[in-house]
Amino acid sequence: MGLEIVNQWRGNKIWGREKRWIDVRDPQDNSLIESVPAASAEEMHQALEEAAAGAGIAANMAVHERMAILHRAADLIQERTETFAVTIAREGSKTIREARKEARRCVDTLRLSAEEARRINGETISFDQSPGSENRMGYYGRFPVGLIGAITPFNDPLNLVAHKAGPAVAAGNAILIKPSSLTPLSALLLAKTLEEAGLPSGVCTVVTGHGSEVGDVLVRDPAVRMISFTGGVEAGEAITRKAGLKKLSMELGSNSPVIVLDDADLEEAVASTVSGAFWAAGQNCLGVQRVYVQSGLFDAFAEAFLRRVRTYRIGDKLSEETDMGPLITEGEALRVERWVDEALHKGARLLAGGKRDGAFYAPTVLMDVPDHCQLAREEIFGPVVSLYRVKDLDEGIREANRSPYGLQAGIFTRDLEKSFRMIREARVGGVMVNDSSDYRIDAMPFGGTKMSGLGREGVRFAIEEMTETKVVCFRLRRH
Ligand SMILES: NC(=O)c1ccc[n+]([C@@H]2O[C@H](COP(=O)([O-])OP(=O)(O)OC[C@H]3O[C@@H](n4cnc5c(N)ncnc54)[C@H](O)[C@@H]3O)[C@@H](O)[C@H]2O)c1
Ligand SMILES: O=C[C@H](O)CS(=O)(=O)O
Repeated sequence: MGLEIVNQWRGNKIWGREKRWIDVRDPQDNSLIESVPAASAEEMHQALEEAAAGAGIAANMAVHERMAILHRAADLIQERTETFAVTIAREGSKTIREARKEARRCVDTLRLSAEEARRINGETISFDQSPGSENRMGYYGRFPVGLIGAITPFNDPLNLVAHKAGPAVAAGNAILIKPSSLTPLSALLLAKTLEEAGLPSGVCTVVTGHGSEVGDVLVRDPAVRMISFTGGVEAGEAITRKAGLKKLSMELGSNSPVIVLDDADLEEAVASTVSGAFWAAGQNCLGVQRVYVQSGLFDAFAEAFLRRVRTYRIGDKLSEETDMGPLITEGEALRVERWVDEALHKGARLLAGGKRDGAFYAPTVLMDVPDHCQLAREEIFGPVVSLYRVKDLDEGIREANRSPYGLQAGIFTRDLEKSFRMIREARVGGVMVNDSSDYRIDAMPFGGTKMSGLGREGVRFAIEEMTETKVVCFRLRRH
């Protein structure tokens, strides 16, 4: 896919002046894929004006029209899975196999959005609950908020955009999307496909540009009634401060924990935590970053874990053989290297990896990571996992909760009572029992506590956030 997507695409308003462009480069060799407009603040204002008009169009679309467009777009993406997968893989860090899975999930997300469009209902209300109100009846319903501003991250450049565009369209909203300037092509392709599926111009607009510049305009504009942000905590907090009185959906970071108890299925726990740690080179908000293994199983777990990590093939993202690609930039790989070096300098032990080659960073396993280093406190967002030995579930839960984040957690055990203790006591948005923290389906409620965010995505739950409740009461005339 070349420049043609940028030049030929009119319907969804690709905004940008002739001379300002953002080069989209393949992180594994820094080759130029194509350039997209770097919209100015003024161009974002223009786009917002048109998108505000699109909100009126969207609100008047019948449910069956929204459903048909979403299903048609899902059909088109399904037919073009390889095109979408190659786009995801080339502009981002995913291997082609990981990218195909994301493209297939995007199809599911759009189909779920189509189905949920018919379920945006309310309830009748018995107003005659007090004397004098016998002649009243009514109901409440859910109505579109209007224009939604969406800002999305680099790591799932297609499906996380679909998790905003799909529910927004299903609920009768217009949406203006500012994708990551590192991976904007998948968002452009998605919006183009929605237009090809029949979505009227102005209902889904993509504006490419730098977050701190055009994102600011988007966040502050009073015509935007909701900000749906997915990204890091720092940007999320900045947006929250600037947004003013708007609905906010914040899907932020985490440093997800998994607890493995003595009675766990060892092979299952190892396979799941290795995959959860190194999927997308660890650039996954749900990625397994901390594994707390009960002491009776620790040595066997660590040995099996390292044996599996050593089988990982790092290399060309587009090769079917590759298990893990690069980080999104060499700068990110250098940051990960610095964090690992800090931990080692402060007493951590290196069990595997710890080597960087350009934007590639080997799958890395540490233990004895001290509390007073960034790797222990922050979100690494890279292929680094820390193993910890714990005495029992009490210590595991205590340590898992000792984080400013709370997105999802995992626990491996055969003991139902211990599973329910984890479910009750883990301060997260989701607990995966006998699965790692990174398990997600697109229909489930998704979001975090503490610094991991506000609100929930997952199609039906995003629609709840993207609609307002309106109550109607009829005062019946006496005859
Ligand atoms: N919870 C989730 O669902 C989820 C999913 C994916 C990624 N993430 C998080 O996203 C982060 C990685 O993605 P990233 O590096 O693209 O995040 P990021 O915060 O650097 O950027 C995310 C988006 O925000 C924009 N942006 C940055 N600063 C902004 C500002 N001041 N105002 C407006 N927009 C701004 C960027 O241009 C980009 O489009 C990680 O922290 C990861 O955990 C969370
Ligand atoms: O990076 C965070 C994503 O939301 C996780 S998933 O790809 O949606 O499972």
